[in-house]
Amino acid sequence: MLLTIDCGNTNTVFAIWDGTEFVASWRRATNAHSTGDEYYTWLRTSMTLRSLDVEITECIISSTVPRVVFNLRVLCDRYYDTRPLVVGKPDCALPVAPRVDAGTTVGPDRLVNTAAGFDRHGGDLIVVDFGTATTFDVVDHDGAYVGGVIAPGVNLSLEALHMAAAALPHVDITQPQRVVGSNTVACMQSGIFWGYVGLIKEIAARIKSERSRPMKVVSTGGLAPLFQQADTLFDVYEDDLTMHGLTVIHKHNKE
Ligand SMILES: Nc1ncnc2c1ncn2[C@@H]1O[C@H](COP(=O)(O)OP(=O)(O)O)[C@@H](O)[C@H]1O
Ligand SMILES: CC(C)(COP(=O)(O)O)[C@@H](O)C(=O)NCCC(=O)O
Ligand SMILES: [K+]
Repeated sequence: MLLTIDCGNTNTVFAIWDGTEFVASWRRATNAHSTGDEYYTWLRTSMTLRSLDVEITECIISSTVPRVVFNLRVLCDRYYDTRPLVVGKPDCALPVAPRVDAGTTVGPDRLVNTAAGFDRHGGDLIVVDFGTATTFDVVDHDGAYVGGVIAPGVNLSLEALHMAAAALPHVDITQPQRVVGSNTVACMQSGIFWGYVGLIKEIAARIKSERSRPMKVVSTGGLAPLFQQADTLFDVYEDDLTMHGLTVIHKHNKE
């Protein structure tokens, strides 16, 4: 079975793919200090808790945090006796090569989302991923990643307000009932929520107009549905997009 690992700046998701479907997935905080031994013990326990007894024979990793990759490689090598594919490394082929400025390193998560989006929807896509940062990945008609937009993540924006201003508390994101907040928390939630709705609309519209063609907007990441309920911002929401992309890239490398 294939172990897929998607490491973001905040969380790392591990999932097991049996060739047809994901049989389980687990999420933990990203920590560059976690060792291969720790990952293995935690995964073993997590599998036992679900009465899962599967043999992991292959592994693919996407990591936006380069330092984490070393310990994930140790996990694969020491405990599963397999050399992982690492997205973005020269020995991991992509279905379609990105077209960006020479010398640019594209976030592996964006390459994975591109492969997943193209596999499911074909080309001319905008993939919006709500993570630590909110990324817009533009996928050309032939499936190539051609660039996009990086905006501060929703929680990062809320945290920045709290960190920088002594009188602003830590608040969670939610859709405020009204735009005009009548207390501090409501004001902050309004700024982030409605500001974000505007950001998504404006960026998607400008990408479409810059490229002079209709494009499908695909969203992923836990916060996408919250924004979609306020306005029609996306054509489709796919919770498992990044994990699907890892299976697409793995398959491409095995063919
Ligand atoms: N369903 C959700 N509801 C609220 N917050 C969420 C949800 N899913 C993720 N988050 C938050 O969004 C932020 C980004 O998380 P995540 O998507 O795991 O980022 P990354 O992929 O960059 O590690 C984190 O602060 C996380 O706690
Ligand atoms: C933009 C990102 C920080 C998003 O990471 P995430 O929110 O998933 O943790 C990541 O894709 C990245 O480090 N990119 C490198 C620069 C680029 O993609 O152009
Ligand atoms: K992201």
